Amino acid sequence: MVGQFPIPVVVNGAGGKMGREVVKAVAAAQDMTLLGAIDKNPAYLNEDAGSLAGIEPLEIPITNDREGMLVMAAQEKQPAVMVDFTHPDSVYDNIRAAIAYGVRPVVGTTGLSEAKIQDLAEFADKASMGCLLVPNFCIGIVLLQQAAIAASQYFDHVEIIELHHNQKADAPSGTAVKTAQMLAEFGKTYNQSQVKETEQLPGARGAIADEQIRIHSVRLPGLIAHQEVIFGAAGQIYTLRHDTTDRGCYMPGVLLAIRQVLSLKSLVYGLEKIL
Ligand SMILES: NC(=O)C1=CN([C@@H]2O[C@H](COP(=O)(O)OP(=O)(O)OC[C@H]3O[C@@H](n4cnc5c(N)ncnc54)[C@H](OP(=O)(O)O)[C@@H]3O)[C@@H](O)[C@H]2O)C=CC1
Ligand SMILES: O=C(O)C1=N[C@H](C(=O)O)C[C@H](O)C1
Repeated sequence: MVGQFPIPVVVNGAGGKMGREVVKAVAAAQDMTLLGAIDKNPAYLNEDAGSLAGIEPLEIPITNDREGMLVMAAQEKQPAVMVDFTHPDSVYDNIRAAIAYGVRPVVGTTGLSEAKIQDLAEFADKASMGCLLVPNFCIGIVLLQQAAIAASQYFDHVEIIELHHNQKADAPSGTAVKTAQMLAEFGKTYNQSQVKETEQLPGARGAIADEQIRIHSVRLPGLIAHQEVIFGAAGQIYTLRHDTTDRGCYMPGVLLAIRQVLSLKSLVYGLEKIL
C-alpha cells in the first residue's frame, strides 16, 4: 500500500458490464476500498455490488444517488476516486460533479467530443484536480497504437476498422478516435485521393477522422472489442490487430489509473501517459 489508508473508490455504472469488473478488481486490491456503487438502472437499485459482480457480498448496496455518494466520498480522510463506466450521454456531468466535490475521476466511458474534453480539462485545471480519461485501459491497445505510430513514418495510407458488440452506444469507438488522433499528431495528411470517389451508399467509405483517416465501425452480437489499423503501400499491406476476449484485460489499467490519478493536478487523456 502506498499511503497509510486504502484509496476509497466509488464505481459509477457498477451494474454494467465494465462496472462489475471494476467492483471485482477494486474489492481484490489490497490498497483500495470500495466505498460505494452507483447505477441508474432500476434493476440494480439496492442490489449488493459484490453479489451482482459474482463475488462475495460486500455490503455495498447500489444507489442511484450520485450527489449523496459524492458527498460521502468527499468526507473521507483520503482523497477518493470515482471510476466511471456509464454512458456517453451522462459522462460529462458525472465528471464535472465529481471534480466539484473533490473526488478524482477515472473515466472509461467513451463518446466525449474534443470540445467537451477541452472544457473538462479547463475545469480540472481550475480545481487543480487530477482527472484521467482513458478510452482504452488495455495495454495491448497502447502497444498497437505505438506500432501504428512507428508505421506511420513509412506509410501514407491508413484506415481503421473497429468492431464491437451491438450494445455499444457510441460510434466510432473512443479507441479508434484516439488512435486516429495519435496518427494525426505528426502533421501528416494521409490517404491523398487517387481518383474522384463517389459513395453510391452514404457512409460506404466510413467516417473521416483527423488528417483524412477513415474509421469503419462494425457492430455485431458475439463481438467484444476489436480493432484493426491497416496500412497500405504499393505491393504491401501491414495490418495491426487487437482483440479483447475478456473484459478482465482492462483491469490492470483501471487499477493503475486509480493509483495515478491521486498525484495528478490536471486532466490527462490516454493510458500511455501514465505507464
Ligand atoms: N475505456 C475502456 O477501456 C472501456 C470503455 N468502455 C466504455 O465504458 C462505457 C460503459 O460500457 P459498458 O460497461 O459496456 O456498458 P453497460 O451498458 O454494460 O453499463 C453501463 C451501466 O451504467 C449505467 N448508467 C448509464 N447511465 C448512467 C448514469 N447517468 N448514472 C449511473 N449509471 C448509469 C447503465 O444503466 P442502463 O442499463 O439503465 O443504461 C449500466 O448499468 C461505454 O462508454 C464503453 O464504450 C467499455 C469497455 C472498456
Ligand atoms: O464499448 C466497449 O465495449 C468499448 N469501448 C471503448 C471504446 O469505445 O473504445 C473501449 C473498448 O473498445 C471497449
